[in-house]
Amino acid sequence: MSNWWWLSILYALMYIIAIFVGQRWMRKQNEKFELRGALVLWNTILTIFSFWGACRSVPELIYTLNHHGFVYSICDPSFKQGITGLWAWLFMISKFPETIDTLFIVLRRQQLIFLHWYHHASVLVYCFYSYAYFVSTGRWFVSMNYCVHTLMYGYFALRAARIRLPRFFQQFITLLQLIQMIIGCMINIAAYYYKQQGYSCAVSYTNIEISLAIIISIILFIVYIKLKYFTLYGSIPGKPPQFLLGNLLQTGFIYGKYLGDIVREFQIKYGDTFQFFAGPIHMIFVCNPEDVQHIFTHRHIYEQGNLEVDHHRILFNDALICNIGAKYKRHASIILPLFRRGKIVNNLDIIVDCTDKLLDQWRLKIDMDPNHIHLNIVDQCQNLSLAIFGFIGFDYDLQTLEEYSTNKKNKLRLALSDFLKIFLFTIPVPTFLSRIYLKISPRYRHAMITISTYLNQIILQEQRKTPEEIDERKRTSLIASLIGSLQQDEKLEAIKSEQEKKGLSRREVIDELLLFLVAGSETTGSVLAWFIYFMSKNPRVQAKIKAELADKTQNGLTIDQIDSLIYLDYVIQEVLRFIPPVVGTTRTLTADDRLPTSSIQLYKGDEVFIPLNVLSRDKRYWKIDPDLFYPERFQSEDANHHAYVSIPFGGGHRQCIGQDLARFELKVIMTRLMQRVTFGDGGADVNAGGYVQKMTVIPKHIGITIKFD
Ligand code: HEM
Repeated sequence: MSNWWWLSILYALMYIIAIFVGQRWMRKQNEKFELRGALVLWNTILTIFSFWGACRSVPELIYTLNHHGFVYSICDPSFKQGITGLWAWLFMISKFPETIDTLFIVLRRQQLIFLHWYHHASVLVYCFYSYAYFVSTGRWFVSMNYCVHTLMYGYFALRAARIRLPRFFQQFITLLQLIQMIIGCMINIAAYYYKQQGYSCAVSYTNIEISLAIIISIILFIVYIKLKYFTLYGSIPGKPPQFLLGNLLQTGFIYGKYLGDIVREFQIKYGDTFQFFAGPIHMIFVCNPEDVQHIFTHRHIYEQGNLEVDHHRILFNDALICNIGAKYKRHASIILPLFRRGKIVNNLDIIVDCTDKLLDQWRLKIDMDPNHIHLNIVDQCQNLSLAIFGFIGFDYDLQTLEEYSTNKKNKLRLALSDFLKIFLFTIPVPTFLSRIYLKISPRYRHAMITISTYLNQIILQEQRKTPEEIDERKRTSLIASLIGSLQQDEKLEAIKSEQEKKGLSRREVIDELLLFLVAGSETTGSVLAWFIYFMSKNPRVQAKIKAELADKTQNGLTIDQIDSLIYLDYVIQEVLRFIPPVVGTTRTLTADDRLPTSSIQLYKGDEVFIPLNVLSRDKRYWKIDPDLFYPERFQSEDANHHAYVSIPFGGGHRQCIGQDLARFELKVIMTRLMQRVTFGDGGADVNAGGYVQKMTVIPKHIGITIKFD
């Protein structure tokens, strides 16, 4: 026996691999297996087996305690003989079939927690190892485990048979399992002590150490993680979270379900304020506009969310979005002035030129195939928005629009796309793990090298200009302003207090540029893609935009003409209301506070999440059905809607700094597109809408026709 106990390690490894393979396979299946009858049967068999085992081993333990005492019970391996020996052997062997309950979990597509398989695998190996050396403490472990398993499998069998038992029964079994582990620890400590005292105890130090390590790790793991991260806080309603995954698996978020739908389901079930666990991240969702207004207008209590700060910091440590207090003010004083509308409107020609370039590419395609269905609209919109941002923000040609004609993916776009995927992945993961992941991920490293190369070229191009030129352009150009703000002596600035610091370090400038690349292009590109989608589905709206354009923009395109397009403003407002590209934003409390409308008490350090997409579709706050795409609502019944139900750019002191730029850019692009083309529905198969949750929300299926007018 002692020769082959290690085979259990092999089995444990195969068991773990089989779980992951099985789960993958099940995800591809259309249906899960019900297996209720088999589950009842299986648990009943294990209950009977455990009960029988308990009947055979517990009397021996009691007899030993009565006749030989406690020390003998843990130090003498005599229980390996006779009938108790057989049941000790069966106990070890039963660790194989016990793993079958994992099979049920996988086949029934139930949630499988780490602790479940960790416990099965570690206990299996430990039991084989202990049996091989027939350790004397086994007498206690075998007896206790048979007893607890009798109750546990009995409970599982009844539950599988849909026989309801009081909730405390489940808690009672959990408690018994914990007690069993605590007694297990005490037995080991006692065995260790008696060995030290010179008793001949048939258990090795190694065995005691392994056993203690397993038991303590399980206990600590359960208690600490569960209490700290995965328990509903206070009296705020919410779905009890699962271990490690919080509400992510239960709600289908992990499988790509749109967060907007999940939040709406929670709102119906739990009301306007509820808890949500994005993995270990605990948040309080606030869906009442009065409460949201309170949050956004009390900046001394509600500061930039820790979620934004911590997770963005992993990617761009020094950028504006991650800063609060004096550092935020230093960055904001340099950056914010450049995003005011007065500075932005100078870029009209750039936006028109880039849009025309895209239109030319579409024309070439249509010349070859007039009925061509365009399936890569999202990519094209992102490319257009990135190209425009390159010129406006950096005076740099990022050449993303060339992708279409050269048929080669733009390197920067690819790198940004990887970068964003990794960013999304890290959101529900604890920051220290995310950092480790980024350190070892070749994909991330590769993306960062490409992006940094671009950013350094952008900086270099700007630095080639004379100081006079940079000085001259500082008031109108974002990149010139950033370069102009570069600290002359970084080392000197680094030792100053934050209040005394002036300008930005090179690292800070690079992080800001990266933030702008991400925040400035993906968002606008998504809105544009949604606009095209809605136009393809609403010929009436499209015709009305065109009529307004024909009326107001006959001679070229000027700022005044753009400003006079009122109906187009409603359309943009409606696109942003119907599907705000950023699903929500967060704030962290710097002091205790009570929400005025829901009367929910919040505490310092709580993280609130404001779901922008839920507010803008809440039927209570709109007179015309909010699930209807209807731009005219802003001119009629819904003209006086609550100010905080449609806030696609967030609110308060940390609202989006790029909103004027985004609105202007979108309006000019849409004007130009509507002056030249009509979008048509490519058919139900390809133009079915739906949502993909990336950093922004983009249309899942978009397939349109384009006709030049
Ligand atoms: C349609 C396009 C856009 C949408 C829907 C959008 C939406 C948002 C939202 C919801 C926030 C969070 C606000 C809050 O917490 O209250 C935000 C923040 C931010 N956005 Fe935008 N955004 C857009 C375009 C842009 C553009 C073009 C830029 C330009 C670079 C930009 C830069 C930023 C920055 C830097 C922040 C962080 C502000 C801070 O932390 O103080 N965004 N955006």
